[in-house]
Amino acid sequence: MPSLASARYGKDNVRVFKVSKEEGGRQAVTEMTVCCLLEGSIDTSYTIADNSVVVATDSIKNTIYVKAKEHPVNPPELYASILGTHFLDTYAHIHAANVRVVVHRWTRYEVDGRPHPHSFLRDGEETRIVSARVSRDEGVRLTSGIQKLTVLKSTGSAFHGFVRDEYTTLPETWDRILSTDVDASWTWSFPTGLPAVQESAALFDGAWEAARTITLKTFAEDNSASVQNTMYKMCEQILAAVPETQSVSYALPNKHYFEIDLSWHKGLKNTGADAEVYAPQSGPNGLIKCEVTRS
Ligand SMILES: O=c1[nH]c(=O)c2[nH]c(=O)[nH]c2[nH]1
Repeated sequence: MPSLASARYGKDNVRVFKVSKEEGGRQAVTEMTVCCLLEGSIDTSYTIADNSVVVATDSIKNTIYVKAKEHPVNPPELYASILGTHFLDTYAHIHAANVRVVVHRWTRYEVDGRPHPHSFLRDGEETRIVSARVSRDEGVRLTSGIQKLTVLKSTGSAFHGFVRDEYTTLPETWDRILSTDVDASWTWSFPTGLPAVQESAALFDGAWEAARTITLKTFAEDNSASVQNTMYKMCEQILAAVPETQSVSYALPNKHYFEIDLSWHKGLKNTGADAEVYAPQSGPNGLIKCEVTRS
């Protein structure tokens, strides 16, 4: 006898753009992509075609727009918590809302040396991510993060001392290129409900800023022994810098840049200390993950 083991539904890829008109004619903009999936006493919609328990995904999309108009969309942690809480407050049979907000970059740019009041540029594919699970059992549970922050260092990275056996072909290296697309996230220990999130709203931007700065500075300055060790150092520092975080995670692809032996052409030296021209690889790539929590 089959039974519905789990179910959630909603609207994904809802693109929202908000203009905030500030004093003196200055404007600020936020572009985000929102996903909102609901859980609750909705099994009968799957099992016996009972649509009376279904808040249409079209209505969920409309709610995303209305809440963006009625409330601040910054910080995204606050907006996601407000949106998720709305569904529990409004529909007694909905027990949890899972909201994911992806914030895209629009950075104000300068004209004639001055920040322009209403013009912005897309400086990279990096996104700021927030996941809020709002449930009757556990209140608001938040995860914040950074994704698609692509970085590269042309030296200051080594990898040696690893297992050598009959499967090993990789030479040890004391100087290599290191590149990755940073996927970093951190969970918050404090919130139990929307009021706690509202009280803490000022923390979220600071934490994002600290995580981003620590990631970039450590990536640049660490004399990296491995991706594993460098990412662990990043986690330690973020936990120290933001006491309200409970855990920090990274998932880092190791985007390989291979040396090319060009000695076949007139004895050209292009390996080891002479390496200048490399072949960027699109795959396969390493993928190194970790989560560091407070003990
Ligand atoms: O930093 C690294 N960690 C590894 O686990 C690994 N494995 C590998 O082939 N290269 C690297 N680099």
